[in-house]
Amino acid sequence: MDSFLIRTPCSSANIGPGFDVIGLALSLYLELRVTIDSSKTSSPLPLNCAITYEDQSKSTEEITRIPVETKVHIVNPIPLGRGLGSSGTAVVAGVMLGNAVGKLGLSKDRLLDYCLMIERHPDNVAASLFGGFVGTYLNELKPEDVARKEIPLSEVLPSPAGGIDTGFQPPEPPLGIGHYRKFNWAPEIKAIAIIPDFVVPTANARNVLPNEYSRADVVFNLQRAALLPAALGSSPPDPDMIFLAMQDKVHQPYRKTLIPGLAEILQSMTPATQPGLLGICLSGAGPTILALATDRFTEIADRIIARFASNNITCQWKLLEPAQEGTTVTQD
Ligand SMILES: Nc1ncnc2c1ncn2[C@@H]1O[C@H](COP(=O)(O)OP(=O)(O)O)[C@@H](O)[C@H]1O
Ligand SMILES: N[C@@H](CCOP(=O)(O)O)C(=O)O
Repeated sequence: MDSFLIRTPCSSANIGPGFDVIGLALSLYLELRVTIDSSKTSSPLPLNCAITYEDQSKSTEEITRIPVETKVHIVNPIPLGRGLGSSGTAVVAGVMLGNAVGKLGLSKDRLLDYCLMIERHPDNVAASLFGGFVGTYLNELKPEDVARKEIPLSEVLPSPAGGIDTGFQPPEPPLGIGHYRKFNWAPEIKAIAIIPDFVVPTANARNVLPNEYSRADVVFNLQRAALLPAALGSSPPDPDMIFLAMQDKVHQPYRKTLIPGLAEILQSMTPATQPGLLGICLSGAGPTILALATDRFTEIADRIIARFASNNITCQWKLLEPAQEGTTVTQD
């Protein structure tokens, strides 16, 4: 009997100006406890498809058998559709599961490409996969990859492009689509997640964004995004610099239509008016609010919860820390 645990942290993407670029893995974990009865591994794969994989020398081999007695017990404390990256976390954990059960031996760098076939932006999946505070980017696809019909170029694959009985073969992603770089994180900085009791599907929160931006708004965000890694990586933290570096004009102003009270919440608190606070932003696509702080966590959370309450919205809140390790697979 082989037994192992896959543990994937949730994420808070964007951190203000870093739309689709910056992500932070946080200490709330999706856990997959996997048990494989190796004595029953000889049955054919029950899917009408073959999985191909690359080994270190880039050769490919067909896998036609997987262990039939594979049990996966899932524990998921990450709230769905709240901007804490539940979908990205599930994608990362699923890809890690396939890699482990199929003994594919793919590196995390290559697994990021697979994650990007489903979650098209790299900020949340890279954070959940690699851990910590990350900056990410995508290579532009080659024309031949853009032309590949089986690669979902929509925002999120709307439904499985096939199914168990359709002969669907999972597409093999182009090599090296997504990349990341880890930034320092000042140890004094904690993350308060204020999680409203309603769902904003990420796809909806992307649909409200404009297709074009003014030069002034783009420059505004670039200036702050360039400052953000230094601001959050410097110890002791400088509240004024962090607050400024977390301002955004690319996604938050448009998402206020989906999140009652968002504009007031983001404007109502500053380091000058709220001791302990460093900065405040929408977590991912929302509706969760992420407040970064060094202390007075309950006071900060209570003020934001009171703002939501005036719009008849209840919330829960959690004090989280960066999850530096990212996804781990350990023997159980
Ligand atoms: N552990 C999970 N297992 C299966 N599906 C999940 C899981 N976590 C999230 N999802 C899917 O992802 C959706 C939420 O994704 P999304 O709208 O991107 O919000 P977010 O990623 O911010 O939580 C859920 O409605 C569900 O369909
Ligand atoms: N950059 C994306 C991040 C979405 O994150 P999620 O946690 O809401 O899935 C966006 O802002 O749309």
